[in-house]
Amino acid sequence: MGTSTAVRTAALELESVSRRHGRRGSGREAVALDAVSCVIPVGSFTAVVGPSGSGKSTFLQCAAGLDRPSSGTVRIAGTDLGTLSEAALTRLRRDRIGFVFQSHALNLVASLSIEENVVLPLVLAGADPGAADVLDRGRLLLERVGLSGRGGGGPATLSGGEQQRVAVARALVTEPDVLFADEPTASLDPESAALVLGLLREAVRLDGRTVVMVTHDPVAASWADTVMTMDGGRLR
Ligand SMILES: Nc1ncnc2c1ncn2[C@@H]1O[C@H](COP(=O)(O)OP(=O)(O)OP(=O)(O)O)[C@@H](O)[C@H]1O
Repeated sequence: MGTSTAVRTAALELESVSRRHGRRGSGREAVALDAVSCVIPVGSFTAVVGPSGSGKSTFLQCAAGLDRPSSGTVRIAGTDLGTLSEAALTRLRRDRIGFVFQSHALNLVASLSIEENVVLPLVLAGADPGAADVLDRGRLLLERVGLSGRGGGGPATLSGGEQQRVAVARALVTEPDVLFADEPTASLDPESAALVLGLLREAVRLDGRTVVMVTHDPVAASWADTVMTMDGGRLR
């Protein structure tokens, strides 16, 4: 196909993606996302900014396969999400996408150790949690986020900023095609926020990962290579 080069170098592509909410026949429809198209290259760090209600969360939900668009196409590393069954979409989210959410309290499983949280996506994909390569991967990532030796404790033994760093480690453990972050620093003080943003940037620079981050915060957005602004459901 003529688009093969674009597909190979794009981590994420949206083609005229719309998401409408509202009851059919009621005549009242909210257009949360209005024919949005974009190509996000492999190895880039993109911030999605815009006023409240502009469609940032809807963009992220549709792009990450957490919500199905009303129309249009979303591709992750060339795979059209619209062609996938619910089960296949769940597998794609687990194996090829990383997530960091806004609230550190929601990111980690309180009943698991920090180390177990980091390798959870691998275990959910069928890896043996006691296997040497799984344990090594968990340890390496904890070292990467500056938390060596802390893996045995529970998330409650960490500060909010440290918990978000563990969430970044977990989001990276599967070496995802795209790491999506939804206001990852909203609940953090500026120093902790800078550490988390530095880790995201490092994942792009050192490992060639692709990061798409929604944020209200211009300081957080300034860490990205590209800033996309949403307004009224459209990309400006
Ligand atoms: N389930 C829904 N039903 C109806 N309208 C919705 C629904 N979800 C979102 N919307 C509307 O779609 C628009 C975009 O919402 P969205 O949450 O994507 O914006 P946002 O930019 O992320 O806002 P914020 O920064 O406040 O989180 C808003 O007008 C919102 O009210």
